[in-house]
Amino acid sequence: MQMSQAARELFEARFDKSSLSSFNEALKSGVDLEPPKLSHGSRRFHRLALFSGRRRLFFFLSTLAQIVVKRAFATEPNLFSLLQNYTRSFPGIRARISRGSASGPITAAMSTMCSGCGRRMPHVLTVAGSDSGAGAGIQADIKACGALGAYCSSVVTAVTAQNTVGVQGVHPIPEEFVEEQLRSVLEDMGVDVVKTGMLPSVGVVKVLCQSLKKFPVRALVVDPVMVSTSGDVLAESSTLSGYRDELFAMADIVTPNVKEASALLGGVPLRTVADMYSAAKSIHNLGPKNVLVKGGDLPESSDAIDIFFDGKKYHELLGLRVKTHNTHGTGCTLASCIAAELAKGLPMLRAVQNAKTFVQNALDYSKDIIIGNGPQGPLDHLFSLETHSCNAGARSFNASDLFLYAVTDSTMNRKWNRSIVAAVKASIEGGATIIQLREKEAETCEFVEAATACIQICRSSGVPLLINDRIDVALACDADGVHVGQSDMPARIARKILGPGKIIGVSCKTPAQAEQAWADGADYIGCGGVFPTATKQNNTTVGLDGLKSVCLASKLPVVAIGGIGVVNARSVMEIGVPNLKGVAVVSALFDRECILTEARKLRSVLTDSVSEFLLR
Ligand SMILES: Nc1ncnc2c1ncn2[C@@H]1O[C@H](COP(=O)(O)OP(=O)(O)OP(=O)(O)O)[C@@H](O)[C@H]1O
Ligand SMILES: Cc1ncc(CO)c(N)n1
Repeated sequence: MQMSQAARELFEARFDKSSLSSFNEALKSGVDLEPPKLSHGSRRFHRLALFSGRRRLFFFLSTLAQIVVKRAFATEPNLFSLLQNYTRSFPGIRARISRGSASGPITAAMSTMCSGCGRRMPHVLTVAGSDSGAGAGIQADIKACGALGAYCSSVVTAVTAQNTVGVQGVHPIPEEFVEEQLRSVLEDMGVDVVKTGMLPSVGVVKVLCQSLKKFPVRALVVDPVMVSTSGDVLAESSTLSGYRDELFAMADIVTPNVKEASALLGGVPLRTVADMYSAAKSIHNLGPKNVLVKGGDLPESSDAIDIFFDGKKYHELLGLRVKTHNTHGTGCTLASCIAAELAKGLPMLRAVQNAKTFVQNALDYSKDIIIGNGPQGPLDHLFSLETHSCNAGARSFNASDLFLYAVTDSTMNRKWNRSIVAAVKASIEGGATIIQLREKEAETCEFVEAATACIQICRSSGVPLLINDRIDVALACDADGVHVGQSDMPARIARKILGPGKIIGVSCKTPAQAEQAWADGADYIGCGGVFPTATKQNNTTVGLDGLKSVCLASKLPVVAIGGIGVVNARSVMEIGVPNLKGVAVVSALFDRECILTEARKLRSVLTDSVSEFLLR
């Protein structure tokens, strides 16, 4: 749902001196506020100034917005987070916004900014039933949103006595009390997205519709829960008419499983993927903006296929079916994750894709856990806390280490008749900020010996040293970490072997691989080959566009790799995505006569391109 015109005007009217100063305070102190969105069509405009020391560099927001578009931030709708990323990435640069007086096409509408100064979280309200077993319902929703970084408030519609065997009892909450809970939360707490689960009666559906009309939110995700995984009924059949008559028309997305889709369509059988396509279209005709028909329960399907339909285009979302009994609550989890991603500002299809990836990762991680004695266990929504809490005690990995990343190559060292140790020494002297030893042909004993010598040099200069692929060598010489490719040891296992204190990097070519690396507990990703290179023949290149889309999708810092050198490093950094932290080079340093000179040249190109971007 869109913010109403009246609400928008109210917010714009509140975009006054005091909200400006709290915005500026937030920028200064580095705390996160819900970012203001760029909105078109406003009559006012605001001036943005960037300060470097005492120097003040003025931009009009409209100009910045053009840069934003030109520099490929078109998909980054949040000017605020952009500014924060820049002010954080480049200490010494401060940003400030003040009010202008002329008319301009673009303004920072402070629509979602809270009135005080502080950190505002993406906020999902779940309106659903309680599952005493905590695999589904309210409990799953809170955990899923938490895992994805969203705050989750809850309006309980029913209390169920439920475990891994089935549902033993259902106790609906009186409609008036559901209404009271809704008012309490919606009136006060700045909800971004509402997600619905078990709505036990048509009366509750009506109460919800009325409340949402009174307190509009940015988006509504409807999971039309009818029956539990165990086959127990969770909603009166009259609820279906409530969905069809009123709630669906307000929904941004509806997410039925095949049984629910069938029930919503009067009992038409859904047996094949083709049936799911036509069900998605028929449900779309009932009023929601988007439909996701989930195929987790599709009989005889070896994949977990979901069909997404936005009214014009279909997307077949494929997932590998995880072999596990722990699938209780996957539907609630998926819908909550969609809501969390929408609350964070993602577009619908991206939100759905991310949600599906999360469910798949959670299923995979939880496939062997044993909770309860029944046939359908819960999943561990907080699996990433486990992988990431490992990192808590780690040698703190600093993403700025990725600025000039030197990757050694034994063939090149032989060609130029120098030792690994000499090569590493020269690159550090020239300004390399992290070293990776990539010695594909070296004998193990020779490799350990060289790595041990390099570690001493790196430690004395404060430069981290990673080993490519060879976890055994990294352990043997107590390196700072490893870098693994897609066909090497999976990062999740590498993390288990190496423990929390080591850095792990993963080579990724796609957003899905980047998401996996994050879920596996990696610290950074290397994305490439950006350009063709002789170092890795038959390596498909992703180009600058591919690099950009991986950076935008990655929750981890990124270093670009592949065919990068003095002549093209600037074009790489100029894609201007905040989490692109630097370039990794092989030939540009090690296939040159003087490593020291080349490293210095590269470092100065990188420094110039970053500061030029800020001055433009
Ligand atoms: N075994 C599995 N492996 C991978 N993905 C799965 C598996 N089972 C379900 N999924 C995915 O989980 C998501 C939820 O779908 P599902 O059809 O299980 O929902 P649901 O029946 O509403 O769940 P529940 O009633 O258990 O909450 C979908 O994206 C689906 O493809
Ligand atoms: C409370 C509740 N909501 C939803 C489901 C669907 O999985 C369930 N089993 N229990």
